[in-house]
Amino acid sequence: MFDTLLIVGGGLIGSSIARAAKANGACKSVLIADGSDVVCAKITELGIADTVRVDATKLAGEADLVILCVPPGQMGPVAAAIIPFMKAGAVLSDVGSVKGGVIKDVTPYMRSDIDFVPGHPIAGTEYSGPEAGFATLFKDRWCILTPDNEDDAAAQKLGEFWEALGSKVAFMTAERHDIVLATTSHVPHLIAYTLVGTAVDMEAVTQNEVVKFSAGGFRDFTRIAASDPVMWRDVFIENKDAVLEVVDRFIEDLSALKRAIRWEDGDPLLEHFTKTRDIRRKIVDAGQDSADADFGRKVD
Ligand SMILES: NC(=O)c1ccc[n+]([C@@H]2O[C@H](COP(=O)([O-])OP(=O)(O)OC[C@H]3O[C@@H](n4cnc5c(N)ncnc54)[C@H](O)[C@@H]3O)[C@@H](O)[C@H]2O)c1
Ligand SMILES: O=C(O)C(=O)C[C@]1(C(=O)O)C=C[C@@H](O)C=C1
Repeated sequence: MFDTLLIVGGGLIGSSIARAAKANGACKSVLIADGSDVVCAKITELGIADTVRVDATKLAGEADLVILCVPPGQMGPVAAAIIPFMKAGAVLSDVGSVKGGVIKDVTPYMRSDIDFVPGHPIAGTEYSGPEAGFATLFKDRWCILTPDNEDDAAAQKLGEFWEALGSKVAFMTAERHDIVLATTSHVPHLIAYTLVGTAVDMEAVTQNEVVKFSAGGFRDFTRIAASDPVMWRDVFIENKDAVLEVVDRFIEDLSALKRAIRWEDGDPLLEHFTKTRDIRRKIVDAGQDSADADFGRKVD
């Protein structure tokens, strides 16, 4: 498939790709570059890469596949730095949670003898850094690829790489990806960040009481709201248009529920909650989640 893989950014996602690629024999050697020497030292200690360096430009020329696993706002600057050093015929990809913004940031630096196939594994946790990664993170999870042309050899080859890591692969346009993920991932994170902030700020409830009496539902929100601040700042800014569109609809729907509660109008509430329970059941039936809170979590 790809002989040499270079991962730039060896945190949760980058280190998980390294582990999964090695565990599944998806490439012959794995190189990791990370801008932080502390992260590089940790990756070396964990023994998950054949070569580890701070400077990605020193490794870029050796790789057949380069995957950018840095925060969304760093994709452009990292692409600008490494593309001039990449091998002709190599494939460049990324794992950014936003596609349109990342493509816009990377495209100005592209070369005609390199293929850019943007990607996004729909798998992750609220933890960051190389210690948080694990080899089975992508197993049975979707990986969405948004190339210009899904029939291109590079796009097909990258799809096979993700399948070797255990993922199911889907192709779509970047625009479609961004509105879908705004709905299923970005706005849910925004709501969690808002709700946890509101609970902590509530005058009548001290922070200790929030922690002490936290119910299961609220605890689920705190897990999401513990996600990496840098990554999520970048996600909201890079996917601004789609996020704002979904937020507008959310506010309308929230207002409708608020009105039903104010007027003690039970029917629309019942109808709404029945509809949302059906969606949860469909997700569980499709094997995308389970009642087990540890489903898809780190086990190694
Ligand atoms: N966390 C998730 O659940 C998740 C899921 C799917 C995709 N993603 C995407 O994956 C990417 C990485 O997220 P993560 O959760 O692995 O983050 P992370 O914080 O765990 O890792 C990012 C790593 O990139 C390094 N880095 C930052 N800027 C750099 C630069 N300019 N040059 C070199 N290294 C640099 C950091 O030192 C860090 O080790 C993001 O683009 C994110 O949108 C995240
Ligand atoms: O499971 C989680 O903790 C996640 O937030 C993972 C999650 C998601 O929203 O599902 C977060 C961001 C990604 O880009 C992909 C996956």
